[in-house]
Amino acid sequence: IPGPKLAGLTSLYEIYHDIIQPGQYVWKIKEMHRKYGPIVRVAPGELHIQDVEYVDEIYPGASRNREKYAFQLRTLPVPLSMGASRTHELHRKRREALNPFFSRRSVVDYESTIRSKIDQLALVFEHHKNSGQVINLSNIYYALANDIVMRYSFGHDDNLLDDEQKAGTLRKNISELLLGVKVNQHFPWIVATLDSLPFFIAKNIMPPGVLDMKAFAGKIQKEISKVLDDRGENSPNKKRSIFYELRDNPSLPKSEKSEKRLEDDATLLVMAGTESVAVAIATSHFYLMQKPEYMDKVRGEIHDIPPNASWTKLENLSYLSGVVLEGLRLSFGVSGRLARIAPDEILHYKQHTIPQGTPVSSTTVCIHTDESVFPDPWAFQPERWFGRPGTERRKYLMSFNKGARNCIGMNLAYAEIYLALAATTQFDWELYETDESDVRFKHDFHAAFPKLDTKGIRARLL
Ligand code: HEM
Repeated sequence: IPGPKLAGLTSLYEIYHDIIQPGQYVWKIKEMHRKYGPIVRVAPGELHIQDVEYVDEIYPGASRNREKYAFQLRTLPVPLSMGASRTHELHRKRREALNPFFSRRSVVDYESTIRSKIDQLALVFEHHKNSGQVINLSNIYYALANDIVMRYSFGHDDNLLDDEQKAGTLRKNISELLLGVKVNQHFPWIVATLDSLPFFIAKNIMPPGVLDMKAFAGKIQKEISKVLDDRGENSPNKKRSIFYELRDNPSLPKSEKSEKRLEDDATLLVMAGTESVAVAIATSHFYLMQKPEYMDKVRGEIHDIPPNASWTKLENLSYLSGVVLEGLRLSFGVSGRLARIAPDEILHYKQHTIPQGTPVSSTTVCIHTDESVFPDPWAFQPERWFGRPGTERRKYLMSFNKGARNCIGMNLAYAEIYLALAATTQFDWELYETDESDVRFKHDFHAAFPKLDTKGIRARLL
């Protein structure tokens, strides 16, 4: 398999491009594809394929066995969660238990709760309009998404939307945690060693992100113990919140309902359901402010339908849908390599035979910037999603990944993004000390980061 000799020999190559040059290996891989072709060896035991038509082979449906790659799982500090299940079978069992909560039907049923948070968001905007204060949209959308996923999971939220400053601190903490993801992937013993020290010593030398993760895990731990201790038949919101249902699910064995297992799933849900949703909304909103002609088009579409239209009605609006999809495409979702292993299948790519057990990955940046599918890929062009070509292009949107282990929260995320943008476009905005460099993907810390010294997307309401 082609590729630089050094990358095939030692992981130092990747370490250099991902740690010394922070989060730069995805770009290097893109360059390697230009030089060596669509399949390259990116690490001694791992291949990367840049071919939009091969994605479904790497990430097929549930009938074909795919495992996750232990090296990649180090990016998830929740080893007992569904997302971190290494084998196909274990993942299937866990996913089956959670799937019903995330169906399109379940999200539609949940829409009134999402809407109540969107109404609160509109009040926050009103408040800023009256005060003339600059608003940090990255923080506000973080708060919105966090409140919604907390309610979805536990039946209540922390009302972060009312505390922009706290939302900003939490967002910063999660970003700091992500900045350490690559170090943890290559040198897991560093965190393990720190973890083994008494806390009063470790807290002085732990990187801030790790301490914050501990605080966050402590909070989730409390939520789960509340669920496990609450045996009241009429617990409020019991029907709608996931962890009460999992606790009472008779088809799950006891080991699958242990406190630690539920904690890891809850941590994953809240983490996964916050930052990516917030970034997708903020990215679309940024481009709407930067290109007011699209803001006017979306406003016009919304003006022509009855007020407070539902998510499923909003999905029929062409410009709004184009804006949502472009925001997802250019925010790149999980930007790191999402490798899969076919443990009992030999894969074939062109003239190459890929032995069973080989991790093979793809990355959103390679697919979303492939000019054969997305011409002028860095331009925000909602029209590229229009008509038949737009419908065909949808299969190349990798934001939620593909196959049996794709994003379980996709429907919830779409509902949030559509409803939030429909509300946002009802206001008049002006960017404040923010330009494309505050949005554009520059560093991969498994999540896509723009320039490291960004202050977030800031704007004023007129
Ligand atoms: C725009 C928003 C979102 C994006 C771009 C996104 C992206 C992704 C991607 C790419 C994966 C697959 C990771 C892999 O292959 O290893 C994933 C998995 C997952 N996502 Fe999302 N996600 C979003 C929103 C959400 C929401 C709202 C939730 C929950 C409330 C959620 C929960 C999860 C979970 C639990 C998994 C693991 C699924 C499994 O292992 O079966 N995500 N997400």
